[in-house]
Amino acid sequence: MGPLDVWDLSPLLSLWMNRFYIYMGCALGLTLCICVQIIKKQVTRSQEKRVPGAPDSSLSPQKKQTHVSGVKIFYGSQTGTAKGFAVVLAKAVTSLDLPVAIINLKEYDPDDSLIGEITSKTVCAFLVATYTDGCPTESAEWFCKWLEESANDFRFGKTYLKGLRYAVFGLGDSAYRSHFNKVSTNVDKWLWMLGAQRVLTRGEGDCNAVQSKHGSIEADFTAWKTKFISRLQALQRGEKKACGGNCKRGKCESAQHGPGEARPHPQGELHPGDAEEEEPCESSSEDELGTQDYQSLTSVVDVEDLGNIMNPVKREKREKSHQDGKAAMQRNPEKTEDGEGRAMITPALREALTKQGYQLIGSHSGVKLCRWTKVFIGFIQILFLFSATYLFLSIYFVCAHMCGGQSTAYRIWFSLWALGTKLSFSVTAATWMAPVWFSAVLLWYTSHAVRGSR
Ligand SMILES: Cc1cc2nc3c(=O)[nH]c(=O)nc-3n(C[C@H](O)[C@H](O)[C@H](O)COP(=O)(O)O)c2cc1C
Repeated sequence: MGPLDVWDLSPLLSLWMNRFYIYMGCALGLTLCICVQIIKKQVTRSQEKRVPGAPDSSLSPQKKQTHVSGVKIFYGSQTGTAKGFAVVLAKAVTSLDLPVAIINLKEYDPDDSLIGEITSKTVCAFLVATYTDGCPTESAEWFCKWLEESANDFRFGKTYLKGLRYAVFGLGDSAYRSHFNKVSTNVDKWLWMLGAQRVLTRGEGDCNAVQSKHGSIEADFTAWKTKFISRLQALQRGEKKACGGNCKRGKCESAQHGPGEARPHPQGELHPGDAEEEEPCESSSEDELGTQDYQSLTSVVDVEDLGNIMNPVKREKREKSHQDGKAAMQRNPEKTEDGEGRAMITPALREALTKQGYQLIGSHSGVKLCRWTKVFIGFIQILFLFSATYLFLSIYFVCAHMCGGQSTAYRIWFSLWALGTKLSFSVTAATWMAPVWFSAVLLWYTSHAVRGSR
């Protein structure tokens, strides 16, 4: 009696006989699964672009006139003040019958989502605190890093965030003099540099009650909040400019202002107290630079002029990296004095990137694998595990056979080995379905390429 006689393999045999139908079914199932996934993703993405609960603009002609679909309040807080302000602001916004979302900057990926705020007609409010040396809170670190890099990266261009409406309120302490409210100043500046539209002049909250414009940081915030709400109402009515649209080169020429009043500089160089002097003024880099300057910035550049344009940029970058180097030297003298290159990934950035799901490679690069690639790698790993097991089984079987072993263990191993052989044949046969697999993979890849190309 042969070892195979012990086992009833008829169900497996019938499976083998009908293998082509099985392959066909599997391939069809997989293709359908991928299609459903793609459709689901598209639907979710289009829903994400709308603020939750926002009216569907396609429903009626009246709703098509929606100027503000909702408000997103982003906060970067360490001890909770900014978060508390976000809740208060959200309550005030709700009274305007507008959907509102409060978002911790820690949980927000600007790379994926910020551009979506433009199409969704959202107004974004940023409430950000400043900490030691003018640094952002840990939760806002990645957001600020991304914003700074994008604003200074010529590939993003001056219109990357064109149409994004935003307002910034900063939390700080004027006792920190030169670093007072630095984060809010920078966030305001970087958003502006990327072409976003400032709907209200930046507000500054000062913990230093003596210096605070309204007597306390809470009062500073309340004053800014009142302006923000009335600006929102105006935006809801479809009013584009609060100051009659005469803003040019950072100076508002409307009748409300006398000449010589302090204005927000495009670079955001406001001095403590300046911000609150402003009337709400909608502006973007395009507005403030003036059409001609703006066109010269964005239009096609003669290759010969490119050097002239890039030289100051390069010089600025060199100076910046020189300053950064100096700062690093102060922070970590042993390292730089040794002549060792400054690490491009700081510990904080490393942590932020790891949290974002990046795998860091070496000192200055990282990758983020998409879910499907991870699934694919997992699949390959399982396949490898099976192959290795099968190989060991084969070795064992050959050895046992050579030793003439006919024990129960031998018979079990033999059956497993025989099953493995059948399976491996099945896998080979499955490749006959290559065209179907290929189209499924192509479908998957195209959907990813579309997602990636924005
Ligand atoms: C250790 C420490 C450092 C700070 N550094 C600055 C600073 O450099 N510039 C500034 O404007 N405010 C600074 N502040 C003030 C905070 O920004 C202010 O307290 C703010 O309200 C904190 O907001 P939060 O509670 O949302 O974190 C600092 C506060 C602390 C406790």
